[in-house]
Amino acid sequence: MGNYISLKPTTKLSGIVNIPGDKSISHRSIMLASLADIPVTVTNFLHAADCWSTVNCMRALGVTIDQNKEGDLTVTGNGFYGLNEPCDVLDAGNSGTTMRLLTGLLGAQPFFCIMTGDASLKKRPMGRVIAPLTKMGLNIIGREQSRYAPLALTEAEQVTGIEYDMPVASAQVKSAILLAALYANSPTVITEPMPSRDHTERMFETFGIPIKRSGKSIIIDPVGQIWAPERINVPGDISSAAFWLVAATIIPNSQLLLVNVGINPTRTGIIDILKLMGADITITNERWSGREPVADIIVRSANLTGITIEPEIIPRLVDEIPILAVAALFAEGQTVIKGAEELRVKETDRLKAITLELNKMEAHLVETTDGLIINGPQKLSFAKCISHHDHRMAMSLAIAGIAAQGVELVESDCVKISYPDFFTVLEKLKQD
Ligand SMILES: O=C(O)C1=C[C@@H](OP(=O)(O)O)[C@@H](O)[C@H](O)C1
Ligand SMILES: C=C(OP(=O)(O)O)C(=O)O
Repeated sequence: MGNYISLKPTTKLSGIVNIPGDKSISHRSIMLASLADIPVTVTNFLHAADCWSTVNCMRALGVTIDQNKEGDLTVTGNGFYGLNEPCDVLDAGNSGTTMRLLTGLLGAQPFFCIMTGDASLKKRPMGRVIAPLTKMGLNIIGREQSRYAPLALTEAEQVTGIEYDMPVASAQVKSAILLAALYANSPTVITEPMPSRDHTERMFETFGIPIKRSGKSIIIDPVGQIWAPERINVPGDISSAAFWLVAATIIPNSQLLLVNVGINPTRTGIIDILKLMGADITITNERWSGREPVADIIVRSANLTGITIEPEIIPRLVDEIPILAVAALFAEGQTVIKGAEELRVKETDRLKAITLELNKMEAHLVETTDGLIINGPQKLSFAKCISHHDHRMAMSLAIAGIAAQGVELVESDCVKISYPDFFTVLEKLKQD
């Protein structure tokens, strides 16, 4: 497959999209199931490169993970203390979630291991997990004074609980601490500045691990054992659905039914903001997938108005900002995104990259230190854009292109990180 794609503009999108499994929940289901003493079958697992990085790391730790012909994974671990020292370096690929969560889990194990990742992951900050985990007694060192991967983890003499006030709202940091806290000798209290996605907490409860919540704090007691379910069903990923929510909104005469979308309130910032901008989004058929709420969503084209997005909501839509920037280009009036500096330490600096690439389409985005300013509506032209090897960039640029004058997208195959079928689905939904 060539690593670029040429997309023509489209006049209308319509159809039904089955939203692929949630990336965050897929990672967590494999990690927790790996600690069980019964086989756990994970259904609707996200078959994408990031989640396979987690599967391959867990396999290297002695966990058996088999796939049936429906694509379900059965995870057979060796119990709560059953992970084995890996024979080789663990490779987290492009996945920040794999590396940060496993640093917490594996740092608490009685063995040595090394974790690395691709060029992008080796540039992402790891000090944010190493700092609290070191306070817990874990021995972790990394490149450049323990700021970056590769990371080397050696056996901790003792894992102790901590009280930790998180300097940034990050579900990955919170989850790394929570995983290490399972193996500690005393309780851990984590306080978040703003609520980040709570899939780890919900998944812990699914595995019989009690979590207490008190205001902005989470309290967890060490456990010696977990009670695994036989089956976990992963809901669809709202971060993947976000591309269709925006596409159907900005492309006239469109209507899409998005089936099986996770609507955990720590993730639905994109729906709240699009609705405030004037989007026509209807949530139907609300139901539960384990402890995660799920719904089907109908989205129809609508005229959008610019909005100010305040820092408080950013953790609830952190991965959706590139596609929100595209929506803002089609909105009437000014959109201001504030408090989004975390985007600078994702797969690429997403504030810089989205500004650079959309401006190649003759858009005019203004990059600020912590966000973006976009005056809409703007007329975009055809351009050759680059994804910066960032899956969310690639999908956002693709939607901008089909809604405007087309795009030639270089390094498009990075969509395999979170949504391998993205371009196939896109072609099916186009109605011209
Ligand atoms: O915990 C998770 O699964 C994730 C948390 C977020 O990162 P941070 O924890 O760095 O905010 C998000 O951007 C990432 O895509 C997935
Ligand atoms: C930032 C992302 O993921 P990760 O941190 O797991 O690489 C993402 O999926 O947008």
